[in-house]
Amino acid sequence: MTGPPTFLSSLLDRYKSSAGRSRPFVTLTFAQSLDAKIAGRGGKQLILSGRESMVMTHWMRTMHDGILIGIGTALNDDPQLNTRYLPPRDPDPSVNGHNHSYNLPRPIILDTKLRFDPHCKLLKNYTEDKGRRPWLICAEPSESNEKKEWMIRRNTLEKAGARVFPLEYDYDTQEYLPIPLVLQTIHRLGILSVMVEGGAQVIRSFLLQTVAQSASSLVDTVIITVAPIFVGEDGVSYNAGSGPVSVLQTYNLIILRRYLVKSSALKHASTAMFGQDTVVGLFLT
Ligand SMILES: NC(=O)C1=CN([C@@H]2O[C@H](COP(=O)(O)OP(=O)(O)OC[C@H]3O[C@@H](n4cnc5c(N)ncnc54)[C@H](O)[C@@H]3O)[C@@H](O)[C@H]2O)C=CC1
Ligand SMILES: Nc1nc(O)c(N)c(N[C@@H]2O[C@H](COP(=O)(O)O)[C@@H](O)[C@H]2O)n1
Repeated sequence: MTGPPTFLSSLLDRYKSSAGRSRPFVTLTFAQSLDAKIAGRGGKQLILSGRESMVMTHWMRTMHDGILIGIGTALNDDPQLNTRYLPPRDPDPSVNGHNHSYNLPRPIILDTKLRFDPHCKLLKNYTEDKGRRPWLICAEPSESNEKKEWMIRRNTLEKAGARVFPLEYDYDTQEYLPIPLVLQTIHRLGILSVMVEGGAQVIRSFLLQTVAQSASSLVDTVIITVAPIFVGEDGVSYNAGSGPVSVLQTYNLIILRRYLVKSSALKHASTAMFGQDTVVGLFLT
């Protein structure tokens, strides 16, 4: 295959005209088992996708300007978020301004408290010119004792190659960054399309935004790879709590399920088989 599968172009080609928008196009995507688990017991990383759907995911990566994950995934999986499963192609340095044959998405990490690992693969790949510089979206603490340590971590990470973007909002002890502000910020920085790859808490946050902002959802497309395996009840699910799920969040999740089912906000666009996996593409209206 020399280009993206038609399944993806039919879902994502509309992202090419982005005039007049104030946030990037957002594709929410992940791989799950038949029993809706995205990781194993205690968050153990699972390779759920078979080879064919993994290649499809790498095509999807090259079709976006940015790829966003939460710090939980960054620390747990130490991912590369690159396009290494795509077939070889002649490199054309003039296309991307660097020596890669395919467009590499910019890694963007939601890292509220700057816990990113300065020795991770994303930074190693960047320093070896095999990946784009990772961006860390975070909050700046207001307390002066916390600020000193935060500045040290920021310097360490910047020296290691990361770019740090503290969001301007009323940060107290809140762990979650406001998604609309994250999207506006990266859009201003030139990200016109972003693929959100997880993990559990980030997927949940983006889905919950569709309830909070029902009139104008913050997700455009949902692409879910379903692998023909059962993980079992001790696996990690995005619709239950692997993180600090408050009573309010649990309540919101119940509303979310009702909203998605009853309002038909999710419109089926297409389904395709990649190897043994079923990949479902949905639009959010
Ligand atoms: N099967 C799949 O496709 C994927 C599976 N995973 C799995 O997911 C697990 C990691 O998931 P989690 O622990 O839930 O971590 P996560 O990757 O969802 O990160 C959550 C953390 O991100 C930060 N954050 C900042 N703003 C946030 C916001 N608005 N909403 C949510 N988080 C925000 C917080 O510090 C929060 O604790 C791992 O086991 C990984 O293997 C991760 C990605 C894809
Ligand atoms: N599409 C897909 N299928 C799976 O089975 C997965 N476990 C994931 N996980 C996501 O991909 C990241 C790893 O990327 P690299 O292989 O290191 O490039 C992982 O962190 C998850 O975001 N995705």
